[in-house]
Amino acid sequence: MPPGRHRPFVVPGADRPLCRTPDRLPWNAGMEPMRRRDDGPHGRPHGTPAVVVEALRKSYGPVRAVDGVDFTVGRGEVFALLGRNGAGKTTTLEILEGFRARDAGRVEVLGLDPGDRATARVLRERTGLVLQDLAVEPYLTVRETVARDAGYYPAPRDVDEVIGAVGLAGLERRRVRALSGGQKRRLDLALGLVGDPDLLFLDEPTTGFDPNARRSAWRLVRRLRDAGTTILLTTHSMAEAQALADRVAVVSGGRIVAEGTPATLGGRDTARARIRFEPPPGCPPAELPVAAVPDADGLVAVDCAEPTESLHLLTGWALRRGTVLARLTVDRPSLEDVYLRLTGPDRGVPEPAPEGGVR
Ligand SMILES: Nc1ncnc2c1ncn2[C@@H]1O[C@H](COP(=O)(O)OP(=O)(O)OP(=O)(O)O)[C@@H](O)[C@H]1O
Repeated sequence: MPPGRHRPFVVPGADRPLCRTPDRLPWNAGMEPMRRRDDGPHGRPHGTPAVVVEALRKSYGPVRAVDGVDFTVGRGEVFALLGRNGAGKTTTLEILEGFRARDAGRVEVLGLDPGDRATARVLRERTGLVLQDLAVEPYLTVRETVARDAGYYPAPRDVDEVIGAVGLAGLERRRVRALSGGQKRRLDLALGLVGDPDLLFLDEPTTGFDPNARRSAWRLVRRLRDAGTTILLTTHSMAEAQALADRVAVVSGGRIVAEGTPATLGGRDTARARIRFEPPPGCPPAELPVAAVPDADGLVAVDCAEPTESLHLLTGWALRRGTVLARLTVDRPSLEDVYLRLTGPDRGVPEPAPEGGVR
C-alpha cells in the first residue's frame, strides 16, 4: 500500500447507496447514461479535463524515465498509455497519483496538483488506483481487505457489490495469501473501485487474468466509463487497448511518439489493405485477375488502397472457374503492427540524463 493511504479503520454502512452524486448513474446499472446537450462522449460534461500533463520530466540518476511528456485526458474518457517495458508509463502514472515527485513540467489531476500536499487527501479520496504491486495484508480475508479500504473513503461503494463485480463472490472469507495470482489481481481491482472514484488509474490491470476474467474486467471498465468514471490505464495488451480505450498514446524512451484513437493511430485507417488467399491448385499468380505476389505459408498477397474492386475481380474470377479462394483474408495494419513499428527494437531505451541529472 502506498504511503499515506492508511487511515483509521471504519466499516462503511452496509446499506450505503451505490450512487453518491446526483449527476452519476449507478456504476452497475447496465444502462446507457442520460445525456445532456453539453455532455462529453460518454455522458460526462465537457469542461476542464480530468488530467493535464505538460512537458513532464523525471530522471532517476542518469536514467531519463520521462522526458517531456504531454497529454490530456477528458472527463469520462478511457485513455491508455502503451509502451515497452521501461518506457516510462508507471513513472508517469505515479507522478499523477502523487506518489512520485516530478523534476519539471505541469500536471493537473481533477483540477489539482498531485504534488501539492495540501490537497493530497482530497485527491486520494477522488481517485482509485490499481497498481502493479499493491501490498495487501495476507492474513486478512477478501471481505476484510475491501471493507478496510472502503473505510478510507468518504462515500465508498457497497463492499459486497464490489466483490461481486470483480468476480470474487464466494471467496469473501478466503485469506488473501490463499488467493491465486489472478484472484489477487481481481482483489486489486476491487480496491481501486471501492472508493467510487471520479478518476481510476489502472496500471496493467488484467495481467494474470484468464481470458474469461479479462473479458469480464473489460465489461466492468466499460460500465464504469458509461457511468462517467475517467480511466487512465497502461497495458501491454493491444487487444485490451483496442477494446477499452477511446484514445491511446504510445510512450517510447520517456516520450510520446504517437497519439490517437485505436482505429487511427499511426495512420491505420488510411494504410493500404492487404488481401491474402491461397491460389487454386496449379494456378500461377500470373493467371490471377489482379497483381499478386507470393506471401508466407503458400499464400499470395494483393496490396491495394481500397480492396472492394480487387475483391470483386478475384471472387468473380473464382466463381466463374468454379473454385474458391481458400484462406481469404483482408487486413489493414493491426494496432499491434502499428505499435511494433513505433516502438521497434532501436527505440524505448531511456537515455542517460546530462551530468548532474536529478533524482
Ligand atoms: N525507483 C526507480 N529508481 C531508478 N530507476 C527507476 C525507478 N523506477 C523506474 N526506473 C527506471 O525508469 C525507467 C522507466 O520505468 P517505468 O517503470 O516508468 O517504465 P514502464 O513503462 O512502466 O515499464 P513496465 O511496462 O515494465 O512497467 C526504466 O528504465 C526503469 O528502470
